[in-house]
Amino acid sequence: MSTVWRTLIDDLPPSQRAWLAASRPVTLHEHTAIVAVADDFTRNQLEGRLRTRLEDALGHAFGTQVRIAVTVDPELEAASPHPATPPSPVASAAGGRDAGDGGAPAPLGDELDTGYDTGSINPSIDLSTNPLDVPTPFGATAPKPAGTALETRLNPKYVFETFVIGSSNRFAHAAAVAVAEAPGKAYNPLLIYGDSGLGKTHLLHAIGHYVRSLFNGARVRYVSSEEFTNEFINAIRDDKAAMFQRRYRDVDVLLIDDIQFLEGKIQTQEEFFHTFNTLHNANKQIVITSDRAPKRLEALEDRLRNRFEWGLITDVQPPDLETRIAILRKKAATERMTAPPDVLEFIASKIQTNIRELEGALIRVTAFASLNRQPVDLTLAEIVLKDLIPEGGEPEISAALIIAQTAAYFGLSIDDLCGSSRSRVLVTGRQIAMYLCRELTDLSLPKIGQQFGGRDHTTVMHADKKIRQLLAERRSVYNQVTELTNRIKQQARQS
Ligand SMILES: Nc1ncnc2c1ncn2[C@@H]1O[C@H](COP(=O)(O)OP(=O)(O)OP(=O)(O)O)[C@@H](O)[C@H]1O
Repeated sequence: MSTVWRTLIDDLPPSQRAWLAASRPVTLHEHTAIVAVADDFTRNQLEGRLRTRLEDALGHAFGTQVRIAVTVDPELEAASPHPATPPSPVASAAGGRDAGDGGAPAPLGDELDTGYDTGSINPSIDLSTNPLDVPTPFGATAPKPAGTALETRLNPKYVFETFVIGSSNRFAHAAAVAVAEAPGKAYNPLLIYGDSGLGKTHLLHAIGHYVRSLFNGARVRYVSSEEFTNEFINAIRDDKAAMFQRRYRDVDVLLIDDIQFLEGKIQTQEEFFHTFNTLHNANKQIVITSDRAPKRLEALEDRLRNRFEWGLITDVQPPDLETRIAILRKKAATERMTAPPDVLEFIASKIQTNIRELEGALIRVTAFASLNRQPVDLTLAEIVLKDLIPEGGEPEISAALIIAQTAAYFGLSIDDLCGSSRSRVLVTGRQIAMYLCRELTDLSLPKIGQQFGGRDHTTVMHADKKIRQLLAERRSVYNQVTELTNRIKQQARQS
């Protein structure tokens, strides 16, 4: 019970975790878990807004319905860290739990001082001033943040709370938190680079969410470089350049993903150069991701690459085994997928580089179990992963191959699959092909959309989500996806 309770608390968002840091599970009797807390105030918190979440999580962990009964134990008082008001998100998000060493989170300044070559790093950020000149969220009458999550185009799942920290990403995470807490002040620009599927986009969105939670009214915009390019081309075509410029220059934080796509695009680079200068001159924060270090972005203009070096450059590396296990544990908890520790360890040991693939494997394993009404165990995981990871390494897979194989599998033409018809078979086939592109290639969402007749990246996101869900609900879809994956991999190995 103690271990389960600890894990459960660790999985809570930092603001809620602080309330329960000094709580103590007393016993689990029948379907009731008795938990001791330091005072009435904490008990009210636990019995109020935290109850459902905790009961659900306990139910999930023990595989049965569990109710929480709270008792007050004043002896816990001394250990209780909470003040009379809820903890500030400034302190709590910076203290995300570390999967790597499992120890207490280091303060932000320590995180930044980790022996890396930090160049112009300045870890002492003055948090007492408000860099955006907008009201703080802590006042009772704080106005609503500018723009909904939809307008800022942030994925609600990509927040700091769901990001697992390990030695492979500790520095990038700390830098991301630092710029979110002091936009335009800490490091400008911040550039995060690394291979596909290592959490760069996740960190970018997390910065956006955190800025919006700290500074009401902050204008945050996320865009992939491909979309930036397309919008720019359309704006020129439609004579709407001024509108385009306003959209990207009238912001407090610009988050721009996959900058490598600007390579070779001279006019868009020119436009981005001016956007960058305008924002930087006005002390507005720019955060950039790339699949390579800037000096390896050879087809990018020197003046842009130079500017990227004005701020802080940091990389993300493939996670070590411990971090991979922690990511799977967190994913299983948030998505309510039950999988015992040995299965999580097995998956983490088999998939070593790409976190997207790691998550994909967990989804397949739990879906297979749910369809067959079997428990998730090692034997089952071995069967599913054997299909997923063939002997002799991964072949290179292209979107064209996935589209061709999916079309043939469903007896459709490639034009049908990429066209606009919305008949049922077509929509499912198309969504499966998009899901497989996401899973089996390194292509970004907009790039996948392009392969399917120029669809928007949100359509691909929707397809990905839909198929993940159907995998666990419909055997036919699970079988189709598994069989198609095998065919595609076989074909790729032969070519
Ligand atoms: N440290 C982490 N903790 C939890 N989840 C993570 C972590 N790193 C990555 N992920 C998850 O892995 C998946 C892939 O991450 P993300 O899309 O951010 O990668 P990326 O580096 O931007 O890849 P690409 O360059 O292909 O876009 C996402 O679902 C993300 O939430």
